[in-house]
Amino acid sequence: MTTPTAARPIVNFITGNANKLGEVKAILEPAIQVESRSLDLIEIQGTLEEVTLDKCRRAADLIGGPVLVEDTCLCFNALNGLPGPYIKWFMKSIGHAGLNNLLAAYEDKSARAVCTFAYSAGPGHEPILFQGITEGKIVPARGAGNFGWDPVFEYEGKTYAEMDKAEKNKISHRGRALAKLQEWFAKQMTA
Ligand SMILES: O=P(O)(O)OP(=O)(O)OP(=O)(O)OC[C@H]1O[C@@H](n2cnc3c(O)ncnc32)[C@H](O)[C@@H]1O
Ligand SMILES: [Mg+2]
Repeated sequence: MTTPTAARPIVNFITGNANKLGEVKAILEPAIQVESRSLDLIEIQGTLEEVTLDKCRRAADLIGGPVLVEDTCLCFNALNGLPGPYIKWFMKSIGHAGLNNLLAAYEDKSARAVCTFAYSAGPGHEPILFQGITEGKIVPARGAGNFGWDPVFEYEGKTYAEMDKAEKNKISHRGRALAKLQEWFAKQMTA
């Protein structure tokens, strides 16, 4: 594990989600080398920032070094931001059709996908947050994607699942958050 001052930064991305890891690698490499530990960390209840900060501190303590973590929220505007950080459990229990049904009583189907990365230089170091948001809407499932709620999140006429990976990464919540992270790492290198 190397700190961002090394010639080629290395991040240790702690996640239990192989699809996330695939996208993070596709976006950051080769400029930033991505290593990973597959850990499903405990997530507290709270705002997305609180959830991600806590997850990052836990990961840093567990690994004993620099870590990157990420938390993804899917927020329905008609529901004041819910399911938000609890989207994983909603997806597991009610699936794509259930997510659509949650909005059946509302005309407003708009939703925002929010990705929050947290980077910590190690135990005791306060994490830094990088957030990306993509505004879209919830639609009946379309597309062949096998990543979470990709088939029901539509952005400019296409669901995430109907886009190829490069297309999704260019406009996605994750791509936007990682653009900020890349900028921060680039600044560290020249500091
Ligand atoms: O170990 P971590 O990194 O926490 O991985 P996770 O799968 O538990 O992920 P989250 O806690 O962030 O929960 C987010 C949920 O949203 C799903 N998800 C995350 N990013 C997504 C994306 O870009 N497209 C579709 N679904 C996504 C993911 O599969 C989860 O069900
Ligand atoms: Mg999780």
